[in-house]
Amino acid sequence: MKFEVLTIFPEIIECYIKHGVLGKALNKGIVEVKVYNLRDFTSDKHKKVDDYPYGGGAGMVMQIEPFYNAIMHLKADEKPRKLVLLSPQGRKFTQKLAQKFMEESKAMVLICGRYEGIDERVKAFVDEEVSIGDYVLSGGELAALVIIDSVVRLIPGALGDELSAVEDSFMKGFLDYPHYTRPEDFKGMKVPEVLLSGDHKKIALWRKRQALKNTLKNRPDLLKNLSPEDMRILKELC
Ligand SMILES: Nc1ncccc1[N+](=O)[O-]
Repeated sequence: MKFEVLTIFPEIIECYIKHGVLGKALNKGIVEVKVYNLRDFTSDKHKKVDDYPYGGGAGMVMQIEPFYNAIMHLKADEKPRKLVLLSPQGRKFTQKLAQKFMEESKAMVLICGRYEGIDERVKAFVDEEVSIGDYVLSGGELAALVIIDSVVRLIPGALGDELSAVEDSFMKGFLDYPHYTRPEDFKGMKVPEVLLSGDHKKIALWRKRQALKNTLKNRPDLLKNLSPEDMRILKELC
């Protein structure tokens, strides 16, 4: 899978992608990330990317021309790609959307705005507008990294088997269960007995109950399409 990122701060993206899961996936050749500096697609000597808003108002707006030039440059190879604009006005990014992007797109262009926003006409050249949350970031770069990280984790072979369970729980519609490791007793804070029992059936049930309990407490909005078994467990918790 290939990600092409349009930004005026390429170093934000380049720095992050060298580490962790993404670094391994890059080394394995499972994913490719190319970062393009929008300033390289300007036509003036000052490499200007923004200007004052028509109609007045605070701050600056990013101009359409660098985005247009960069998108046309990428499209010159006529390969299919999904163009995604990161913005607080976009549709909410979820684990399910990450799964959809991984399954449907061989290549994604992640378009990062800065300042008070970007010229509305840029949207004529994108496929989707996506938001990672209801808050305003200084730019789309962090959102682009969130999308890259969460999509790459879903690519077969990108992770060891042990980590895929985390995605599964979100995909099934509830939060993850609690995790513990050594020491067994830390200043009197003990690991739950059941996890030391070796009884995998009991452990699985305990984990499911804890996941549903956490979800009921912090994210009841996720509890929609539960299986009859999960519904039974949830009813016991209420
Ligand atoms: N929330 C955001 N704020 C600024 C830019 C992009 C954003 N987002 O969620 O994609």
